[in-house]
Amino acid sequence: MKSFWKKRTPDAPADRSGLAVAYWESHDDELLTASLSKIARRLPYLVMSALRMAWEAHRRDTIIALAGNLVAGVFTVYGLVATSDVLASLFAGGPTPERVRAALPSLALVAAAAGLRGALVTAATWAQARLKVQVERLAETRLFELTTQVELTAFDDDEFHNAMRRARDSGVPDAAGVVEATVAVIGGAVGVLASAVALGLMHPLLTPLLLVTVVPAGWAAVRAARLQYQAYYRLSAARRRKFMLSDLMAERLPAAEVRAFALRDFLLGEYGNVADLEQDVQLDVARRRAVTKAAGDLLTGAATVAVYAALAGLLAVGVIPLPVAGAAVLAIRAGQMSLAGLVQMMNRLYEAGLYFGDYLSFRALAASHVRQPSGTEAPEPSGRLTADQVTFSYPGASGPALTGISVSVGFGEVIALVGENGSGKTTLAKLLAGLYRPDSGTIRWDGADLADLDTRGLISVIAQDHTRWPLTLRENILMGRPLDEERLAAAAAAAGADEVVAGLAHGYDSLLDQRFRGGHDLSGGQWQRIAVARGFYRDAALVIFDEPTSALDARAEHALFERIRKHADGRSIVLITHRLASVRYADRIYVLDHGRVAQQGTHAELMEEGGSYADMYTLQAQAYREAVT
Ligand SMILES: Nc1ncnc2c1ncn2[C@@H]1O[C@H](COP(=O)(O)OP(=O)(O)OP(=O)(O)O)[C@@H](O)[C@H]1O
Repeated sequence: MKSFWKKRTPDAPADRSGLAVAYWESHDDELLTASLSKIARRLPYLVMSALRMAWEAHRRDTIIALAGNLVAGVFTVYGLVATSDVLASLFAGGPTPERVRAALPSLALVAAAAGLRGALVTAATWAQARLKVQVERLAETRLFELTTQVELTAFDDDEFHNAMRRARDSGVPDAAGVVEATVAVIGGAVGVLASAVALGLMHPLLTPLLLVTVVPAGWAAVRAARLQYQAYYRLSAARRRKFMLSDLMAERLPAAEVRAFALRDFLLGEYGNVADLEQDVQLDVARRRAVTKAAGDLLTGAATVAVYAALAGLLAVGVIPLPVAGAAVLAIRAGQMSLAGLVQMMNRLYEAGLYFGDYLSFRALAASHVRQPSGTEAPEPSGRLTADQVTFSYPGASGPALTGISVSVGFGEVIALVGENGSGKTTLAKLLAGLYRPDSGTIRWDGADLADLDTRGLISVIAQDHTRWPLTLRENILMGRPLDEERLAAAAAAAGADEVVAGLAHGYDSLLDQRFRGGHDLSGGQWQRIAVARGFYRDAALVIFDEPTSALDARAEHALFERIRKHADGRSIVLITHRLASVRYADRIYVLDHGRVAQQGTHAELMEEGGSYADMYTLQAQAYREAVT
């Protein structure tokens, strides 16, 4: 089998396909080369973070889980020492019935210790199970609290997506995993300590012998966990691409185009490439883990033989008496079992810690993308929203999408942004809405910097690529706002969505998702009417319409532009459209070209000035006249 582990660089061809390394094969090597000790040093921080989460999720369950395991360990020592007493009584001289009778009190203590230990372990296990569910929920909630707040630019960054995928898929479940493993490690460590203490009490030389058996198993477990994690880390981007391809092949929305464009073979081929890579890596890991485990088992076996040989030697030279040797064998067995459990749990802790580390890193990354609102309320809109010399580049883009843009919209005004595809209209609209922040220049609302204002509810955006929310029609318009029947009816009527409502058997209660029972789908234009109604329902001072009529029929388009023309009930409007006949009545028109304002003025001024606006307008008008005649 080919090894995936040799480093591939973007210039080196991938040996599997002969193609250059695809974007979904690339990865950040930093973590993969991090030393074991470096990762181990991070464990205490991870454990503390997980325990803090457990504490936050449910204090009582955290206490029961931790204390239950600790106290159970104490009873284990007690049981082992009492066992030694039982054996000492049984191996003592005298008639057998007397020896058995003498052993009975110690035997009763052994039984009591075992019973109490069992009860404690049961209580701790139950608490752990409850804790798992609660920690997982808390971890997920904290994650979504951040992902719904981060600046939009974060979603333009591939590393952000990789980190989010890792945090969501493995980080969240492993937050609970770290808590679980920490509790189990504490329990296991107490068990091992119990055996070590019991052995130490029998003879000081016996304790180091027990510890000799842990080293090989521990090494093998940690190495195996690291191999698995490295594979997982390397496959982050590939796995995202696989999810994306499986959605394309198995989801309803792209199903029609997959058939219409005969994309089946292409998609299956792409899927095969990613699946091949994933399979190669996973098979390679499976082989390496098996080899590691075999080596660990072999060394553990050798260490165990050495321990028993040493014990026999101590017995032979009379350093320890026979009853103590018998109890020591039991304690070593118990210790080894605890050790095996401890190693397994350390391994689990290490493994879960790696993924939980990703979760914490992602939270830190996401938090760094959260803009802290200053809490300053936006002033009553009496003045202007002004962009002054605004420049903006998307992350990783080769050049700016906007350069030195200055535009303004006054209260109750309608301004229009026009220009060719890719000229920067949508980008500018997103900056005006406060969704992106300019790299340089300022956007001010009545003189205050938009970046410092809490503009929630003041700006409404009807996006070009609006979301088709899988909710009821009413919820699609309200989007979390309190219900005001009158306003709902007015918004729906303004957008022509009332006709959509009237056409559905369940009206506003219709579920707009055909993947669920009783769900409906709408036409593109009907969806657009709902999106526009959503924009009208929010009583925002500034409404941005980004191509609101691209899917509307002629009558609906005319009606909407008429409403916008009447200044949409005193709101300020930023209108983006390619239908130039509809922007004739705008108070000001900005013509964008390659991210700059090429022209500005009223329709009449721009027509008189000549240039690209006049050319585009004339072209459209001419095409329409030709079509009519
Ligand atoms: N998320 C993004 N990341 C990187 N570049 C982007 C992103 N969105 C847009 N761009 C680029 O920014 C430039 C301006 O795009 P924008 O969407 O603002 O144009 P537009 O004028 O609205 O175009 P259209 O008329 O096609 O809607 C284009 O070159 C586009 O490729």
